[in-house]
Amino acid sequence: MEDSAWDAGNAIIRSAHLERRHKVRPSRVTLEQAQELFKTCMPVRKKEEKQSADCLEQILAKPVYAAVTQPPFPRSAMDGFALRSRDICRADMQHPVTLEVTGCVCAGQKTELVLKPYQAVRIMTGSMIPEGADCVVKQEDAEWDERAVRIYHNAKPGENYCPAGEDFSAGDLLAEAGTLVDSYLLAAVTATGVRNLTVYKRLKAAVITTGDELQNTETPLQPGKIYDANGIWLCTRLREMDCEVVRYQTAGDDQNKIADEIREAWKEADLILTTGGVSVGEKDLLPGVIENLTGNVLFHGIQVKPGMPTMLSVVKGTPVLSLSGNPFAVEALFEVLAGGYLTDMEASRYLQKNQMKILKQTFVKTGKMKRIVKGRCDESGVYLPQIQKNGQLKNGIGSNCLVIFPEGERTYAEGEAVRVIRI
Ligand SMILES: Nc1nc2c(c(=O)[nH]1)N[C@H]1C(S)=C(S)[C@@H](COP(=O)(O)OP(=O)(O)OC[C@H]3O[C@@H](n4cnc5c(N)ncnc54)[C@H](O)[C@@H]3O)O[C@H]1N2
Ligand code: MOO
Repeated sequence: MEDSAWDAGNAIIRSAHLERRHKVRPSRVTLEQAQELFKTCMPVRKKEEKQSADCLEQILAKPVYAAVTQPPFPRSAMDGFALRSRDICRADMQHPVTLEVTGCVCAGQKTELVLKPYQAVRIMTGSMIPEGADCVVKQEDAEWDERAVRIYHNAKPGENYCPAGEDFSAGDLLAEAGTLVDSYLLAAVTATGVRNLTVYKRLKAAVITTGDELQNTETPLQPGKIYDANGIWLCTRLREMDCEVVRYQTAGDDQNKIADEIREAWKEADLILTTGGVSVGEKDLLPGVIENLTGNVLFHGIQVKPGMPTMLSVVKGTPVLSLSGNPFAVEALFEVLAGGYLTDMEASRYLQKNQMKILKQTFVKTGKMKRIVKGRCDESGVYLPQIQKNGQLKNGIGSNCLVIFPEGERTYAEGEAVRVIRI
């Protein structure tokens, strides 16, 4: 981690300790400071070179250049006859032109035939076009036997003729670093003869959900309990963002168990995510656990709703992002902190650009703090679910963006431009 981030983090912690001693509420960082601190404590992404088919869904760390020209030779787009267009320029249904057939070429064959005036070569789709021919007449416009062909169509130069390099030439840039490796990219790079790709190594993440109320779905719901929605969300969202989830555990409200889980996660994870237990209640154990593990707290508290009590620490060199328990606090803060970092290097699909969108309805923003809400946007603007509570999950179904409203209470009118982050 860079010194500046440590200094910034330590300054925040010092002031937080002072404030606590004087029984004043500790200062919270701004959302922008939290984003910066998160990025600086994350490891530099490592690269790996491996067989292209094994790189699916990873992100290119090096550009890919074509090794061979595609198609490598001029080829026919139709089954028919390769010929010289000037020989048949007056041909039509009433006045066919007869040419001598000098041979036949099928796909996969090399031909050394050279066409002379008023000659044609029988040719199949994908075959090498003989020298001298500048077009192919499809067989539906011809009548033929082994020695001669009657052409009923005045094909133009280049008709059904795919020149060498029509797709790409050796040395052409096929894909920039930052492109997501998908099946289309794999088809194109394989056609160039490229066998290996260099991609960013998948980041290894561990997820620890906390809270005695959590239960898995294997048993019927017990009184006072809820199912662990945050765990599945984090695990699947991490996978969507090209991370490997190396560990996922629920640790209850047991200080020792949470600490043990963090110790286990250290062994393999580049990033540890915890949920719940970061606020001020009796069972909000994460700050104490991190202190006992002698972790460095970079911030505890962000000037934003939801996710105000979010905490970031570094324990034995591994960043631990402790998200507050409310599902939407988990989702929103993960997206704006980790999501931005994880998708930074991916140029196309996840690009987390701030966009301005037109609000399609009135929104009454209460509270002084910056506010993040779920939304669904399209070309015309952004729509917001009617009810936005931090514990709600149903309104997340079908949402595709977050809308960030600045500090201050005010009513936003339909038609106003608002800041949107695509997710
Ligand atoms: N007296 C105060 N109380 C609270 C404050 C405060 O400033 N003073 N802050 C509130 C805010 S804001 C938030 S946010 C919450 C955050 O608390 P925690 O991060 O400690 O989270 P929990 O209390 O553990 O859980 C909050 C909520 O979310 C549910 N939850 C937790 N884990 C999961 C999960 N894995 N899946 C689904 N739902 C989960 C949990 O049951 C709670 O309902 O504190 C306020 N309190
Ligand atoms: O910060 Mo809490 O997530 O507002 O509800």
